[in-house]
Amino acid sequence: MSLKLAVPSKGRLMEKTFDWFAARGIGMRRSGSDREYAADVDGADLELLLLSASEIPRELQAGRIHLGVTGSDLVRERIPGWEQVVRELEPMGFGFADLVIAVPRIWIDVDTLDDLDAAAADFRAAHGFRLRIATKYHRLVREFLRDAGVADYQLVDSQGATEGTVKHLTAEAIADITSSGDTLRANHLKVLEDGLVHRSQAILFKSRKADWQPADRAALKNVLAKIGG
Ligand SMILES: Nc1ncnc2c1ncn2[C@@H]1O[C@H](COP(=O)(O)OP(=O)(O)OP(=O)(O)O)[C@@H](O)[C@H]1O
Ligand SMILES: O=P(O)(O)OC[C@H]1O[C@H](OP(=O)(O)OP(=O)(O)O)[C@H](O)[C@@H]1O
Repeated sequence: MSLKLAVPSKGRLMEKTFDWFAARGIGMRRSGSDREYAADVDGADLELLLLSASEIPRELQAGRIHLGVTGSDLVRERIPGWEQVVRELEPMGFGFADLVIAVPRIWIDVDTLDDLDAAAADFRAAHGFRLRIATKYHRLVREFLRDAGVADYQLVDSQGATEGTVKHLTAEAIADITSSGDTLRANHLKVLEDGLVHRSQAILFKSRKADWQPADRAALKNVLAKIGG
């Protein structure tokens, strides 16, 4: 067995990935103890690996896996020039989340990126340093704001609980994933009207960097026949 597929190792993404493949005749299940990251597969000639969703882009890039399921946000963020490195085989229709720019709700005159740009210039003049945007999506946010013409800001790194940084005075604005919007609301933040950076979902990716032996190509063909790709 040589065709390697990595899927998220826990939580809803793992469950929904298993369900998605099961509905297409490829059975996946965790094996071993509850805590062991091992999995079995039937219905396809695959070696299944359970990996952290955020590490799957790196493994695709290194060519250590042939296929991987992860969020489109993570691939775009973590692989420079991602289109040269991976190919999107199938959007899977779950794991939906929007990467957005949000500001304090009390900033009543800031509703758009243009407003943010103006507020950032005012902020710098008033405080002597650039308005801080907390995020873990540095690449995506920098590209988005560059294209939008917003320049007078700095990114501060936040690897979790990003919505809390405004309250804790370590940032003035944030860029993070939202799905229900509950976390933003609870932290008195609002999304800018044109502040959608990326609409993410789980995607089955193919590595262009992996070693594709004839047997791997044949195995992929069989998988694609089942999933209708
Ligand atoms: N409500 C949500 N909150 C966070 N991520 C979400 C949400 N909905 C979908 N996602 C997606 O799930 C993926 C992240 O999954 P997860 O948090 O399991 O990854 P991870 O960072 O690898 O976790 P860990 O490092 O703890 O194993 C991203 O692609 C993200 O867009
Ligand atoms: O719009 P909502 O439905 O409220 O979901 C969005 C929240 O969920 C995620 O956090 P998660 O709990 O995964 O932890 P994190 O802060 O470590 O990312 C994300 O970072 C947001 O904080």
